[in-house]
Amino acid sequence: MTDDEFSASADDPGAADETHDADAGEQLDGDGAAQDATEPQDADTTAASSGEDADDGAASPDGEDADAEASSAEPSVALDEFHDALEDAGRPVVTASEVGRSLDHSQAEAVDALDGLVEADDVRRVDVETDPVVWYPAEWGELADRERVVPFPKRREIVVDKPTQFTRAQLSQFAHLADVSGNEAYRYEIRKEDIWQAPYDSFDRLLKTVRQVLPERLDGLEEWIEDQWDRARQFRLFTHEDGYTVLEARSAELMGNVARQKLDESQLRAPISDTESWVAEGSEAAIKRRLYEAGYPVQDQRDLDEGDPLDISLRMNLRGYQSDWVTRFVDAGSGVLVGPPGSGKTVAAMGVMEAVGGETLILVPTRELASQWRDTLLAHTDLDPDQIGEYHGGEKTVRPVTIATYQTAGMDRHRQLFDQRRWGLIVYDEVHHVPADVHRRSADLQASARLGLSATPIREDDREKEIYTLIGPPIGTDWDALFEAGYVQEPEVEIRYVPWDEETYQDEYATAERHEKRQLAAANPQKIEEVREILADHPGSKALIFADYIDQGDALAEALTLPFISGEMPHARRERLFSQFRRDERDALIVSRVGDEGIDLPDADLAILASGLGGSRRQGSQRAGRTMRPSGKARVFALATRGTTEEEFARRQLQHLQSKGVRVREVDSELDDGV
Ligand SMILES: Nc1ncnc2c1ncn2[C@@H]1O[C@H](COP(=O)(O)OP(=O)(O)OP(=O)(O)O)[C@@H](O)[C@H]1O
Repeated sequence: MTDDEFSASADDPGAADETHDADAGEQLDGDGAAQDATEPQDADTTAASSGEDADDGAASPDGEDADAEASSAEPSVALDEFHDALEDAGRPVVTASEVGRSLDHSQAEAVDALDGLVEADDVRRVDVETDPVVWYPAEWGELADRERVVPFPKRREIVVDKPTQFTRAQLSQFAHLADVSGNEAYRYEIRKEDIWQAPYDSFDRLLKTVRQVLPERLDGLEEWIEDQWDRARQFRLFTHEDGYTVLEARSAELMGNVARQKLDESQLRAPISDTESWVAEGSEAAIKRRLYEAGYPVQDQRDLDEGDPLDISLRMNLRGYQSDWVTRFVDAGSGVLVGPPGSGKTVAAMGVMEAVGGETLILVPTRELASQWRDTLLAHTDLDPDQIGEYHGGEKTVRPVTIATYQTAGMDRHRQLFDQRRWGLIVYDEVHHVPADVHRRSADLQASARLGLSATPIREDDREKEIYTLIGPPIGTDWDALFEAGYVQEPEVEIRYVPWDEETYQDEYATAERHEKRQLAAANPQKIEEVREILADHPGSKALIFADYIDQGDALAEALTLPFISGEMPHARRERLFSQFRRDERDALIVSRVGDEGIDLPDADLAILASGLGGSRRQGSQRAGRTMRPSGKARVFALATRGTTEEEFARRQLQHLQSKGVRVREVDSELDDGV
């Protein structure tokens, strides 16, 4: 897919800014974005649009002739004039209104002229979805192999062409990937929440990363970032020496006009001073959530209950960045550890257990992961087996270290799990999966240190607020060390578009209901041949084939004579197949959703997502993550049936993966016989 296939919405950036400014008005105060030199000034935009008005209706004699002439003749802007416009803008990519301003054309004329240059194949355009199209010289698009960072400060967005994995990791510290067009232009947005949860212990360190990424100093943007950084430090909770919790505000106004307006007497017992209030016991989580919603995240600096002592020592040397994680966590008291799959979060969590030294409750999404944790704890710490309990459908033993599934922990009849022992530490593994009831129930355990583990940044809509208020912001990751240490391999991810097997399927798809469409597209039989082709192209690889629909999994299993591991398979047989896979007695398995959550298949270096693309975006990253073990170049193939909703799902889902530093390619199946 070339850039030009994108339907460009060549709306004028100025216009976009105007709408944006309207939004900005509703944004938090202090959000006014300084007028930015690199953005078309409103005045120009107005001029450009009035230019358009003049062309559209008024009988301005030269307007119509000029348009007619412009559209039929050679591009009315020569390539070197376009280069002049780039020089004026001081950037390798420009919007149509910038070209118009530089060459004294209206924005509409500039778009016509640029389209002419695109037809002459001298200029490329890239559409970053809701944003205006940006244009750049074709020879640059082909030749430049180094990344280009193009900030749009007024919109607080950054377009990066061909970003390196490290740049993407840096950007994920203070921005989030909004979309990707083609394989090249990544568009990042910087929201207030991104700054609130930027994992830095000082503003200067955050600013250092921002300045490392951006090609120039942008004062307006930096001021806005500093405003948001400060905003997340206006309130804090701390423990008074007499043992009760105090809410402190940076100023009397904030306490009076915000906290005492937003919170009621069941939360704030009584004022202590103009800037301090006595907090009602057990209302800390509610206060944090309420003030977060009001745009004021609260720093939780309360003393934590160590819980009953747990004597545990880790029999592994932590890597530098893991020790850094442990130190930062102990300083912060709680927080989320975000690191790529296979980067050593679980081992770091055992390091935290040793540092905290308190009885520990570990919450995980599946029973498999529970037994994984038990094996890992027994292998790498000095815990005795009878010090470790598991609490889920299979067994219910509570010990100084207890591993429970979210599902069981969320059940009313098992609520005693949380207060049966004085936990010093609660670990939420795959933290983005914390269900609301576990969240609510364990939110009252605010006195224990809380550690979230996640392989992907927490960006999903309201998950952010829940996890921020339950556990806290992400802990800083020393990305330099992580990448230098080479513990993160960048897998190649390829979306392979597969044609329909036969026209009959295509017709069936066309007339099917919506949910049936997804299943038909996912289970397109042509994919079986595609999987066979990919396996044949990678002899000797350890392969995981993910199939979400049982009958597709069965069809693949039959066609490829491979076992299909689904929820219906007994645990014992599942474990046996997994360990045969680990011992290299098997080099390929077909798995359904069970293979998603953290099942540690250390050396799978080939993943084929045969279906299930319609699932959550995060699922895609988990699946690809299964092959992101530090074991050479991992390959991931996502199969999507051409011309169906799967195409869209595939692209959106893998964008999520890109935000973790993975490059995605899009190709058509070689088997494509153009049904
Ligand atoms: N400090 C270390 N020394 C030796 N091996 C390590 C260390 N840290 C991690 N590993 C190994 O690297 C692999 C991945 O570690 P771990 O399971 O902690 O990663 P993870 O980030 O939790 O992975 P996932 O996100 O998939 O759960 C494991 O085999 C683990 O034993």
